[in-house]
Amino acid sequence: MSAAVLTGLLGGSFNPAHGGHRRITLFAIDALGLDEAWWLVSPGNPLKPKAGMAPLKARLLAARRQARRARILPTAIEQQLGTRYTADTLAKFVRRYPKRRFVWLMGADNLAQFHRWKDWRRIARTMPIAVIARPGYDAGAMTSPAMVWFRRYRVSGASIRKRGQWSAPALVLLRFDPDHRSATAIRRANADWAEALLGPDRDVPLRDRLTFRTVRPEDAA
Ligand SMILES: Nc1ncnc2c1ncn2[C@@H]1O[C@H](COP(=O)(O)OP(=O)(O)OP(=O)(O)O)[C@@H](O)[C@H]1O
Ligand SMILES: O=C(O)c1ccc[n+]([C@@H]2O[C@H](COP(=O)([O-])O)[C@@H](O)[C@H]2O)c1
Repeated sequence: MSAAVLTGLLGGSFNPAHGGHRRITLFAIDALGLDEAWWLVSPGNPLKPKAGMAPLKARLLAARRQARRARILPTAIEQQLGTRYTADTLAKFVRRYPKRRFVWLMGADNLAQFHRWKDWRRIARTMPIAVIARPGYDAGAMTSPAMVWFRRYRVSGASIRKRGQWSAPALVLLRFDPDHRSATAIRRANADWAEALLGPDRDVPLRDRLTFRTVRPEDAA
C-alpha cells in the first residue's frame, strides 16, 4: 500500500506573495519530507483590517508567479469553501481529503498570536504544526500563551518525516537562516503592485473579478 501524500499548508494574506514565502515553503518541504505544499490565499485574515488588502485575484496571481516551477500550489480554496477561520477550513479539509495527511505551516509571528485564533487548540488537535523562525518574532513566539501549551507536544522534524508515526498535537520549530522579507515592506515600496499586476482588468468590479477560475487542489498531480 502506498503512503499517503503529505501536504504542507501555508495560509496567508499573500498581499503580495514574496520570495520569503517561497523560501520558507521549500525549506519546510525539505525539512519535513513533504510531497508538496498548498498556499491558501485567504479571502481575508479575520485579525487583519480590510483596508489595504488587494483583491483576491491579484493576490492569487502574484502567488502563482512566486510558486512557479516548485512543488507549491497556490489556491483560493477558502473562497470556494466559504471559510474564513482556519479551524473551519481544516475541519473541512480532513473530511474532503481523507487520503492525504497535512501539516500546518506558519511563521513565528503567527505563533506569537496563535492564542487569539478561533479554536486554536482544535487546530492543534487536527494536524501537526511547523513554525518557521522569523526575524523579530522568535522571542515573542517562545513566550506566547500558545507556546506554553505546546511545550509538552514538541517533536522534531525527523518525526514528521517518519510518515504515519505521529499524531496531533505536535509542534515542530524549524530554525534556518532568517529571511527578512515581508509583504508590508513590499507594499511600502510599491503600493500599486496589485493595479500593475491586474493590468487591463483593473477597472472590473471586484464581484466580477472573483469569478476567475482558481486552481483547485483536486487538480493537483
Ligand atoms: N520572512 C518570513 N519568514 C518566516 N515566515 C514568514 C515570512 N514571511 C511570511 N511568513 C509566513 O508566511 C505566512 C503568510 O504570510 P503573509 O502573507 O502574512 O506575509 P507577511 O510578509 O507576513 O505579510 P504582512 O507583512 O502583510 O503581515 C505566515 O504564516 C507568515 O508568518
Ligand atoms: O482562524 C483564525 O482565527 C485566524 C486568525 C488569524 C490568521 N489566521 C490565518 O493565518 C494565516 C496567516 O495569515 P496572515 O495574514 O498572517 O498571512 C491565514 O491562513 C489566516 O487565515 C486565522
